[in-house]
Amino acid sequence: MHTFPAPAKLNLFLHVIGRRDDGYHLLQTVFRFIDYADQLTFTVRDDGLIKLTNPMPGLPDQDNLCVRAAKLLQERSGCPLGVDIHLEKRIPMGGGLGGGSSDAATTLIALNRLWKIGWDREHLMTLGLELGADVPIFVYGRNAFAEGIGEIFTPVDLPSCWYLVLTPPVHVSTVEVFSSRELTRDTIPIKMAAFSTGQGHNDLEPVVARMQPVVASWLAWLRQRRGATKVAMSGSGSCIFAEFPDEPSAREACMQMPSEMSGFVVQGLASHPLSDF
Ligand SMILES: C[C@](O)(CO)[C@H](O)COP(=O)(O)OP(=O)(O)OC[C@H]1O[C@@H](n2ccc(N)nc2=O)[C@H](O)[C@@H]1O
Ligand SMILES: Nc1ncnc2c1ncn2[C@@H]1O[C@H](COP(=O)(O)OP(=O)(O)OP(=O)(O)O)[C@@H](O)[C@H]1O
Repeated sequence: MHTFPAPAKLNLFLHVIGRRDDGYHLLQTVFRFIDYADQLTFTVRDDGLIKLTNPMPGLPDQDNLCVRAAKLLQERSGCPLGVDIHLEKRIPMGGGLGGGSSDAATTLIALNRLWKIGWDREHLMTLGLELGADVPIFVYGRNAFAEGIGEIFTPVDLPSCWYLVLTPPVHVSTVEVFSSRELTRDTIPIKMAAFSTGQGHNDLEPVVARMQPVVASWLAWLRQRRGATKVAMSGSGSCIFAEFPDEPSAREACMQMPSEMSGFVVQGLASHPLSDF
Protein backbone atom coordinates (compact mmCIF):
# COMPACT_ATOMS: atom_id res chain seq x y z
CA MET A 1 0.00 0.00 0.00
CA HIS A 2 1.48 3.34 -1.05
CA THR A 3 -0.05 6.78 -0.49
CA PHE A 4 0.74 9.81 -2.65
CA PRO A 5 -0.57 13.41 -2.72
CA ALA A 6 -2.28 15.08 -5.69
CA PRO A 7 -2.06 18.85 -5.09
CA ALA A 8 -4.30 21.55 -6.54
CA LYS A 9 -3.07 24.36 -8.81
CA LEU A 10 -3.93 27.98 -9.32
CA ASN A 11 -3.70 29.79 -12.65
CA LEU A 12 -2.11 33.08 -11.53
CA PHE A 13 -3.29 34.55 -14.83
CA LEU A 14 -4.77 33.05 -17.98
CA HIS A 15 -4.69 34.76 -21.37
CA VAL A 16 -6.54 33.35 -24.35
CA ILE A 17 -4.47 34.34 -27.39
CA GLY A 18 -6.10 32.28 -30.13
CA ARG A 19 -7.95 29.16 -31.13
CA ARG A 20 -6.76 26.00 -32.93
CA ASP A 21 -8.65 24.38 -35.78
CA ASP A 22 -9.80 21.59 -33.43
CA GLY A 23 -11.50 24.15 -31.17
CA TYR A 24 -8.89 24.03 -28.36
CA HIS A 25 -7.69 27.45 -27.26
CA LEU A 26 -4.15 28.78 -27.30
CA LEU A 27 -3.30 30.04 -23.85
CA GLN A 28 -0.63 31.75 -21.82
CA THR A 29 -0.82 31.03 -18.11
CA VAL A 30 1.26 30.57 -14.97
CA PHE A 31 0.52 27.43 -12.99
CA ARG A 32 1.26 27.46 -9.27
CA PHE A 33 0.90 24.39 -7.07
CA ILE A 34 -0.71 24.94 -3.66
CA ASP A 35 -0.50 23.03 -0.41
CA TYR A 36 -4.00 21.56 -0.69
CA ALA A 37 -4.24 18.00 -1.96
CA ASP A 38 -6.23 14.85 -2.59
CA GLN A 39 -4.59 11.63 -1.34
CA LEU A 40 -4.38 8.48 -3.42
CA THR A 41 -3.51 5.06 -2.03
CA PHE A 42 -2.44 2.32 -4.45
CA THR A 43 -2.33 -1.42 -3.80
CA VAL A 44 -0.90 -3.39 -6.72
CA ARG A 45 -2.95 -6.42 -7.85
CA ASP A 46 -1.54 -9.25 -9.90
CA ASP A 47 -4.83 -10.10 -11.69
CA GLY A 48 -4.70 -7.02 -13.96
CA LEU A 49 -7.95 -5.48 -12.59
CA ILE A 50 -8.15 -1.72 -11.95
CA LYS A 51 -10.59 -0.87 -9.16
CA LEU A 52 -11.63 2.22 -7.25
CA THR A 53 -12.27 1.08 -3.69
CA ASN A 54 -14.41 4.11 -2.78
CA PRO A 55 -16.61 5.18 -5.72
CA MET A 56 -17.48 8.89 -5.94
CA PRO A 57 -21.24 9.61 -5.86
CA GLY A 58 -22.53 10.70 -9.28
CA LEU A 59 -19.31 9.80 -11.11
CA PRO A 60 -19.13 6.33 -12.72
CA ASP A 61 -15.81 4.62 -11.88
CA GLN A 62 -14.83 4.26 -15.53
CA ASP A 63 -15.08 8.08 -15.92
CA ASN A 64 -12.93 8.81 -12.90
CA LEU A 65 -9.70 10.36 -14.12
CA CYS A 66 -7.51 8.20 -11.89
CA VAL A 67 -9.14 5.01 -13.24
CA ARG A 68 -8.83 6.34 -16.81
CA ALA A 69 -5.15 7.19 -16.21
CA ALA A 70 -4.41 3.71 -14.82
CA LYS A 71 -6.19 2.01 -17.74
CA LEU A 72 -4.39 4.15 -20.32
CA LEU A 73 -0.98 3.43 -18.77
CA GLN A 74 -1.75 -0.29 -18.52
CA GLU A 75 -2.90 -0.42 -22.14
CA ARG A 76 0.02 1.53 -23.63
CA SER A 77 2.76 -0.12 -21.56
CA GLY A 78 1.34 -3.64 -21.86
CA CYS A 79 1.75 -4.06 -18.08
CA PRO A 80 -0.10 -7.18 -16.84
CA LEU A 81 -0.53 -5.82 -13.30
CA GLY A 82 -3.63 -4.11 -11.88
CA VAL A 83 -4.33 -1.86 -8.91
CA ASP A 84 -6.81 -0.94 -6.18
CA ILE A 85 -7.06 2.85 -5.88
CA HIS A 86 -8.43 4.60 -2.79
CA LEU A 87 -9.11 8.27 -3.52
CA GLU A 88 -9.50 10.67 -0.62
CA LYS A 89 -11.06 13.73 -2.26
CA ARG A 90 -10.43 17.15 -0.77
CA ILE A 91 -10.05 19.49 -3.74
CA PRO A 92 -13.44 20.98 -4.77
CA MET A 93 -14.64 19.40 -8.01
CA GLY A 94 -15.05 21.48 -11.14
CA GLY A 95 -13.58 24.49 -9.38
CA GLY A 96 -10.70 25.33 -11.71
CA LEU A 97 -8.18 23.91 -9.23
CA GLY A 98 -7.36 20.94 -11.46
CA GLY A 99 -8.23 18.23 -8.94
CA GLY A 100 -9.24 15.54 -11.41
CA SER A 101 -6.21 16.25 -13.60
CA SER A 102 -3.93 16.10 -10.57
CA ASP A 103 -5.41 12.73 -9.52
CA ALA A 104 -4.68 11.46 -13.04
CA ALA A 105 -1.09 12.74 -12.97
CA THR A 106 -0.36 11.25 -9.53
CA THR A 107 -1.76 7.94 -10.78
CA LEU A 108 0.56 8.00 -13.80
CA ILE A 109 3.62 8.91 -11.70
CA ALA A 110 2.86 6.34 -8.96
CA LEU A 111 1.95 3.41 -11.21
CA ASN A 112 4.90 4.05 -13.52
CA ARG A 113 7.01 3.30 -10.44
CA LEU A 114 4.87 0.62 -8.72
CA TRP A 115 4.34 -1.31 -11.97
CA LYS A 116 8.07 -0.86 -12.78
CA ILE A 117 7.39 0.60 -16.24
CA GLY A 118 10.28 3.07 -16.12
CA TRP A 119 9.03 5.73 -18.54
CA ASP A 120 10.47 9.25 -18.22
CA ARG A 121 8.35 12.28 -17.30
CA GLU A 122 8.22 13.48 -20.91
CA HIS A 123 6.59 10.20 -21.95
CA LEU A 124 4.09 10.40 -19.07
CA MET A 125 3.27 14.03 -19.94
CA THR A 126 2.43 13.06 -23.53
CA LEU A 127 0.20 10.28 -22.26
CA GLY A 128 -1.39 12.65 -19.72
CA LEU A 129 -2.33 15.16 -22.42
CA GLU A 130 -4.67 12.51 -23.88
CA LEU A 131 -6.63 12.69 -20.60
CA GLY A 132 -6.89 16.49 -20.44
CA ALA A 133 -5.04 19.75 -21.08
CA ASP A 134 -4.32 20.21 -17.37
CA VAL A 135 -2.73 16.80 -16.74
CA PRO A 136 0.80 17.47 -18.15
CA ILE A 137 1.60 20.32 -15.72
CA PHE A 138 1.08 18.03 -12.72
CA VAL A 139 3.44 15.44 -14.27
CA TYR A 140 5.96 18.17 -15.12
CA GLY A 141 6.03 19.08 -11.44
CA ARG A 142 7.43 22.61 -11.47
CA ASN A 143 5.58 25.91 -11.27
CA ALA A 144 5.64 27.08 -14.86
CA PHE A 145 4.72 29.60 -17.51
CA ALA A 146 2.64 27.54 -19.96
CA GLU A 147 1.81 28.07 -23.61
CA GLY A 148 0.23 26.05 -26.42
CA ILE A 149 -3.00 24.60 -25.05
CA GLY A 150 -1.31 24.64 -21.65
CA GLU A 151 1.27 21.90 -22.27
CA ILE A 152 4.45 23.76 -23.28
CA PHE A 153 6.35 24.78 -20.15
CA THR A 154 9.05 27.18 -19.03
CA PRO A 155 9.81 26.77 -15.30
CA VAL A 156 9.34 29.83 -13.07
CA ASP A 157 10.58 30.54 -9.56
CA LEU A 158 7.75 32.15 -7.64
CA PRO A 159 8.07 34.05 -4.37
CA SER A 160 6.81 32.40 -1.22
CA CYS A 161 3.26 33.60 -0.56
CA TRP A 162 -0.17 32.66 0.79
CA TYR A 163 -3.61 32.53 -0.76
CA LEU A 164 -7.17 32.91 0.41
CA VAL A 165 -9.08 30.66 -2.01
CA LEU A 166 -12.87 31.13 -2.15
CA THR A 167 -15.13 28.31 -3.34
CA PRO A 168 -18.39 29.78 -4.68
CA PRO A 169 -21.21 27.20 -4.50
CA VAL A 170 -21.62 26.98 -8.28
CA HIS A 171 -20.26 24.53 -10.83
CA VAL A 172 -18.88 25.95 -14.04
CA SER A 173 -18.48 23.82 -17.15
CA THR A 174 -15.06 24.32 -18.77
CA VAL A 175 -16.50 23.52 -22.22
CA GLU A 176 -19.29 26.07 -21.79
CA VAL A 177 -16.89 28.84 -20.77
CA PHE A 178 -14.49 28.17 -23.65
CA SER A 179 -17.34 28.03 -26.15
CA SER A 180 -18.99 31.27 -24.97
CA ARG A 181 -19.58 33.91 -27.65
CA GLU A 182 -18.51 36.53 -25.12
CA LEU A 183 -15.02 35.09 -24.64
CA THR A 184 -12.25 37.25 -26.10
CA ARG A 185 -9.58 35.20 -27.84
CA ASP A 186 -7.19 37.90 -28.95
CA THR A 187 -5.12 38.95 -25.95
CA ILE A 188 -1.69 40.03 -27.23
CA PRO A 189 0.92 37.42 -26.31
CA ILE A 190 3.26 38.51 -23.53
CA LYS A 191 6.84 37.57 -22.78
CA MET A 192 7.33 35.57 -19.63
CA ALA A 193 9.25 38.43 -18.00
CA ALA A 194 6.15 40.67 -18.20
CA PHE A 195 4.39 38.46 -15.69
CA SER A 196 6.93 39.23 -12.97
CA THR A 197 6.11 42.92 -13.37
CA GLY A 198 2.54 42.20 -12.37
CA GLN A 199 0.87 41.90 -15.77
CA GLY A 200 -1.80 39.29 -16.32
CA HIS A 201 -5.52 38.67 -15.98
CA ASN A 202 -7.90 35.77 -16.60
CA ASP A 203 -9.82 36.13 -19.88
CA LEU A 204 -12.33 33.51 -18.70
CA GLU A 205 -13.18 35.54 -15.58
CA PRO A 206 -15.64 38.10 -17.07
CA VAL A 207 -17.47 35.28 -18.88
CA VAL A 208 -17.91 33.28 -15.67
CA ALA A 209 -18.73 36.41 -13.63
CA ARG A 210 -21.63 37.13 -16.01
CA MET A 211 -22.82 33.51 -15.99
CA GLN A 212 -22.61 33.30 -12.20
CA PRO A 213 -23.17 36.64 -10.40
CA VAL A 214 -22.02 35.10 -7.11
CA VAL A 215 -18.52 34.86 -8.60
CA ALA A 216 -18.63 38.57 -9.49
CA SER A 217 -19.73 39.62 -6.01
CA TRP A 218 -17.21 37.39 -4.21
CA LEU A 219 -14.44 38.77 -6.49
CA ALA A 220 -15.50 42.31 -5.56
CA TRP A 221 -15.27 41.39 -1.87
CA LEU A 222 -11.78 39.86 -2.33
CA ARG A 223 -10.56 43.00 -4.12
CA GLN A 224 -11.32 45.03 -1.00
CA ARG A 225 -9.03 42.95 1.24
CA ARG A 226 -6.11 44.79 2.76
CA GLY A 227 -2.70 43.51 1.68
CA ALA A 228 -3.90 41.47 -1.30
CA THR A 229 -1.33 41.73 -4.08
CA LYS A 230 -3.45 39.96 -6.70
CA VAL A 231 -7.07 38.81 -7.06
CA ALA A 232 -8.25 36.52 -9.88
CA MET A 233 -10.26 33.46 -10.86
CA SER A 234 -8.37 30.17 -11.34
CA GLY A 235 -8.76 28.34 -14.67
CA SER A 236 -12.38 28.16 -15.76
CA GLY A 237 -13.63 28.80 -12.21
CA SER A 238 -15.56 28.97 -10.15
CA CYS A 239 -12.81 29.20 -7.48
CA ILE A 240 -11.21 32.61 -7.02
CA PHE A 241 -8.22 33.67 -4.96
CA ALA A 242 -6.36 36.57 -3.40
CA GLU A 243 -2.58 36.44 -3.01
CA PHE A 244 -0.88 37.73 0.15
CA PRO A 245 2.82 38.11 0.98
CA ASP A 246 2.48 36.31 4.32
CA GLU A 247 0.23 33.99 6.32
CA PRO A 248 -1.12 36.54 8.88
CA SER A 249 -2.53 38.83 6.17
CA ALA A 250 -4.20 35.87 4.41
CA ARG A 251 -5.67 34.68 7.74
CA GLU A 252 -6.88 38.18 8.59
CA ALA A 253 -8.80 38.34 5.29
CA CYS A 254 -10.21 34.86 5.97
CA MET A 255 -11.46 35.93 9.41
CA GLN A 256 -13.40 38.77 7.77
CA MET A 257 -15.25 36.36 5.50
CA PRO A 258 -19.06 36.73 5.86
CA SER A 259 -20.83 33.52 6.95
CA GLU A 260 -22.31 32.86 3.49
CA MET A 261 -18.84 32.63 1.96
CA SER A 262 -16.62 29.56 2.02
CA GLY A 263 -12.93 29.17 1.40
CA PHE A 264 -9.55 28.26 2.84
CA VAL A 265 -6.08 29.69 3.42
CA VAL A 266 -3.20 27.89 1.78
CA GLN A 267 0.49 28.30 1.07
CA GLY A 268 1.90 28.41 -2.45
CA LEU A 269 4.34 25.55 -3.08
CA ALA A 270 7.81 25.87 -4.63
CA SER A 271 7.13 22.68 -6.62
CA HIS A 272 4.88 19.61 -6.85
CA PRO A 273 5.49 17.25 -3.89
CA LEU A 274 6.30 14.39 -6.31
CA SER A 275 8.58 16.45 -8.58
CA ASP A 276 11.65 14.48 -7.51
CA PHE A 277 9.95 11.15 -6.94
C1 LIG B 1 -8.89 26.16 -18.00
C2 LIG B 1 -7.74 25.27 -17.57
O1 LIG B 1 -8.03 24.63 -16.34
C3 LIG B 1 -6.50 26.13 -17.36
O2 LIG B 1 -5.51 25.47 -16.64
C4 LIG B 1 -7.46 24.21 -18.59
O3 LIG B 1 -7.13 24.80 -19.83
C5 LIG B 1 -8.59 23.20 -18.75
O4 LIG B 1 -7.99 21.95 -18.73
P1 LIG B 1 -8.87 20.60 -18.61
O5 LIG B 1 -9.96 20.77 -17.65
O6 LIG B 1 -7.87 19.49 -18.42
O7 LIG B 1 -9.48 20.59 -20.03
P2 LIG B 1 -9.86 19.39 -21.00
O8 LIG B 1 -10.56 18.34 -20.24
O9 LIG B 1 -8.65 19.03 -21.82
O10 LIG B 1 -10.85 20.18 -21.94
C6 LIG B 1 -12.17 20.48 -21.61
C7 LIG B 1 -12.68 21.41 -22.67
O11 LIG B 1 -12.14 22.74 -22.46
C8 LIG B 1 -11.86 23.36 -23.69
N1 LIG B 1 -10.43 23.75 -23.72
C9 LIG B 1 -9.56 23.26 -22.81
C10 LIG B 1 -8.23 23.64 -22.83
C11 LIG B 1 -7.81 24.55 -23.84
N2 LIG B 1 -6.54 24.98 -23.91
N3 LIG B 1 -8.71 25.02 -24.73
C12 LIG B 1 -10.02 24.65 -24.69
O12 LIG B 1 -10.80 25.08 -25.49
C13 LIG B 1 -12.26 22.40 -24.78
O13 LIG B 1 -13.57 22.73 -25.15
C14 LIG B 1 -12.25 21.07 -24.07
O14 LIG B 1 -13.15 20.16 -24.67
N1 LIG C 1 -10.81 12.11 -9.79
C1 LIG C 1 -11.65 13.09 -10.14
N2 LIG C 1 -11.78 14.17 -9.34
C2 LIG C 1 -12.60 15.19 -9.71
N3 LIG C 1 -13.31 15.22 -10.83
C3 LIG C 1 -13.21 14.20 -11.66
C4 LIG C 1 -12.36 13.10 -11.35
N4 LIG C 1 -12.45 12.23 -12.36
C5 LIG C 1 -13.30 12.76 -13.25
N5 LIG C 1 -13.77 13.94 -12.86
C6 LIG C 1 -14.72 14.78 -13.63
O1 LIG C 1 -14.00 15.93 -14.09
C7 LIG C 1 -14.74 17.13 -13.85
C8 LIG C 1 -13.77 18.27 -13.60
O2 LIG C 1 -13.12 17.99 -12.43
P1 LIG C 1 -11.96 18.87 -11.77
O3 LIG C 1 -12.16 18.84 -10.32
O4 LIG C 1 -10.64 18.47 -12.30
O5 LIG C 1 -12.34 20.31 -12.32
P2 LIG C 1 -11.54 21.56 -12.56
O6 LIG C 1 -10.57 21.78 -11.48
O7 LIG C 1 -12.50 22.64 -12.89
O8 LIG C 1 -10.72 21.21 -13.82
P3 LIG C 1 -10.19 22.15 -14.87
O9 LIG C 1 -9.84 23.45 -14.29
O10 LIG C 1 -9.00 21.31 -15.25
O11 LIG C 1 -11.32 22.18 -15.85
C9 LIG C 1 -15.65 16.80 -12.68
O12 LIG C 1 -16.83 17.54 -12.72
C10 LIG C 1 -15.91 15.30 -12.82
O13 LIG C 1 -17.06 15.06 -13.59
